[in-house]
Amino acid sequence: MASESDIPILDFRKSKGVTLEEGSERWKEMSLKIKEAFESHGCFILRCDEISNELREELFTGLKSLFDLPEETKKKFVVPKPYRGYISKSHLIPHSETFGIDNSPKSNSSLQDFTNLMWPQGNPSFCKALSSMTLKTRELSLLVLKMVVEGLNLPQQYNFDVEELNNYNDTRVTKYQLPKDGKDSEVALALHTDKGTLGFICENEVQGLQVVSKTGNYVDVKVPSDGIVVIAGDILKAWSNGRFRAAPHRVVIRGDEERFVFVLFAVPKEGMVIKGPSELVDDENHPLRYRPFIYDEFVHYQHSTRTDESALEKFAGL
Ligand SMILES: O=C(O)CCC(=O)C(=O)O
Ligand SMILES: [Fe+2]
Repeated sequence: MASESDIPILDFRKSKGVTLEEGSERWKEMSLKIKEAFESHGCFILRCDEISNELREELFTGLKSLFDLPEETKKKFVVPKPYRGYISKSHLIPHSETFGIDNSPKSNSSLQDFTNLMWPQGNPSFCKALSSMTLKTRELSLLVLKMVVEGLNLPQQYNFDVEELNNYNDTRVTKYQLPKDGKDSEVALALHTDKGTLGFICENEVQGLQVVSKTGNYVDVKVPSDGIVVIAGDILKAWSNGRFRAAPHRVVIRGDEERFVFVLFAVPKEGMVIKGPSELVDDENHPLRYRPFIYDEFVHYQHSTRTDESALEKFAGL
């Protein structure tokens, strides 16, 4: 029997004969599984062919050399937005260094600008790997969101809504330090929920992600080498009128191998009012949980008040 510590693994691999043509029976079955995973766990593990071993290798080789660059070079990457740019040794993330890169909706030019800033002589293979990861996860994100519409049995018109929820994407790359002072393990990223719509986490086979189950237990997420973790954020939770969980998660580092991750956050269109489908609201079982709100105002609230626990409930809860 499946227990709450079994994070569902959903297999999208064409190489294993999985075909997910929009509207087909298999598409509908998978959509239901995604819905159930977001309801019970707020996350799932996705296996797919799109992110090949070669691509992962190029990406993680590039990431290692990125974080090996001199501190003065890394510090050149400044972005005047919350949680973006190069962040290192901050009180929020004392055990990791991270780059938060903003991508404009329709181009990958900011990834190119980022690579050129870090390597003025260029680093085309890294730029290609980073762009390819971003593009592929962004496509997977739209696919997952369309399946959410199907899984929740909503009219097709909501496909426009989810496109807006997936309008913009932020790429984050992080290197976690090894536990210090002889400790066996260390919390390297504190417990939080992601503030956007969806997060796609791709790691270099060094495990460390933990999610909090419905009953409040920490569960280690064991990711297969070709797996990506898909986590619902606060926006998807609000849009689904609280039917989905935004899985609280943290990172615990153990052992002697460094963890590198690539994360793509899908975030709503600027100025989008987050107001879920009326079909998901009924007075008896599912009363309206959140007032309509603007995503950017939520992020601003969260960042300026440094509220993490229950930020969504405090900001928009009814
Ligand atoms: O390293 C990970 O697995 C998680 C990263 C994460 O949760 C984040 O960047 O928001
Ligand atoms: Fe996160």
